[in-house]
Amino acid sequence: MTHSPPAPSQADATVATGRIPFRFDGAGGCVQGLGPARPLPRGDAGTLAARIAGAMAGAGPDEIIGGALPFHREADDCLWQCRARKSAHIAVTPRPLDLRGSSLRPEPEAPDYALAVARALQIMAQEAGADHALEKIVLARTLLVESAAPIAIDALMSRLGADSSVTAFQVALPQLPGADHPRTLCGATPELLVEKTGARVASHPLAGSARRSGDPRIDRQAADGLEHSAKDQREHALVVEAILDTLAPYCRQLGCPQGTRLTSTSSMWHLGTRIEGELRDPATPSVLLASALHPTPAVCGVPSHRAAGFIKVLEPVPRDFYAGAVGWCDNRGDGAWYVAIRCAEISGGQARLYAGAGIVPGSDPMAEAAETGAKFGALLAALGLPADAGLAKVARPDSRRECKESH
Ligand SMILES: C=C(O[C@H]1C=CC=C(C(=O)O)[C@@H]1O)C(=O)O
Repeated sequence: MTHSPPAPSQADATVATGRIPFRFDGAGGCVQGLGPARPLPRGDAGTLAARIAGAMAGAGPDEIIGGALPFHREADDCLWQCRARKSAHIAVTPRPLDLRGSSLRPEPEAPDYALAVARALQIMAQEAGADHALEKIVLARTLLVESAAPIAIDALMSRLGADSSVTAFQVALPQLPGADHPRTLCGATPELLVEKTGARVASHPLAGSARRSGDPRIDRQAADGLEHSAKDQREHALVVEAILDTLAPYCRQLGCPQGTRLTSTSSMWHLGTRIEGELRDPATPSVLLASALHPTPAVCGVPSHRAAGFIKVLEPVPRDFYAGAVGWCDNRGDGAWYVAIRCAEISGGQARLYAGAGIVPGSDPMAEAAETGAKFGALLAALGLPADAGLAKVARPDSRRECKESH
């Protein structure tokens, strides 16, 4: 089940007129790239610092760099340079979008995902106590939605932005060879990878999840259960430790003033820890801090390089930009980068939704399949599909069905 990322097409070197190169809209404000945008030369994480230095040296005063870093550090990123508009959060009325009637296919099926989780747990058990033993891995699955009509990105963004606890984002991606439609990564991420303003740096990692309920009593039970779950607290602590270890050399001061707390989106509870620090060098570009941190154990695992290797083997669908980082960086190095989760890659009438779950000893494979099903909810609802369509597949693993339910 090994695979390599798709090759970019030469024809796609610039964002076609009329496309938004990148846009991030959350409670903290809205940043939108204004096309036409210049693409940064594409490359992997090892060449990023040199490419960023070159781009910043040639930048106009009001230009910023924005876009997406892929999940695998050896894959090519997708960054654009252009003028941008920064504003307060833009509250827009959600526009209609209704994809009922489209087909929906889990890849892999939930039971196959659960088998991959069981395999990961077996590896952890065999290696326990050894040097570089696998302690945590985040495994993902996808849902492929196919509709006859192209998916309207602006309508989708208006719906994703309705949840004030997330940052709605879109990034124009390179078109795949032979593809008829442009590709866009769209999502509603609740997770801040790193934000840098002057010397101040912050991160807000999330790990440990429970599905929310419309019934307040069940919702409270889910939150309490998560807060007191030793497995979820362990899963979460590994992320916080990794981020503190990575940021420490960059900082003269660093800490978690509020400790670990429950946090929520409209569909999920999470454990979250806000990390705050003061940089030694306030000119450090935010995109390089994001690259240094990425991938955290919230999307990859511990040890990181081993987890990334197992992800290539255990997941049948390449992650590409899912679980990478999306964000922007201005000419002072200030900017914000988010973990690219609760997202989908959209091309024409096709949307590939991704969701992952952190696996540690003690994880239950079918519960993790259900957790990923719940994490599809925000994107499914924004697409005008039943929010629980990903969960139905956990209980009823038939390969393909029509989504005609009302909701
Ligand atoms: C990898 C995802 O979520 C991460 C972020 C929050 C909670 C997570 C968890 O509990 O497993 C994941 O680490 C995803 O949504 O695809």
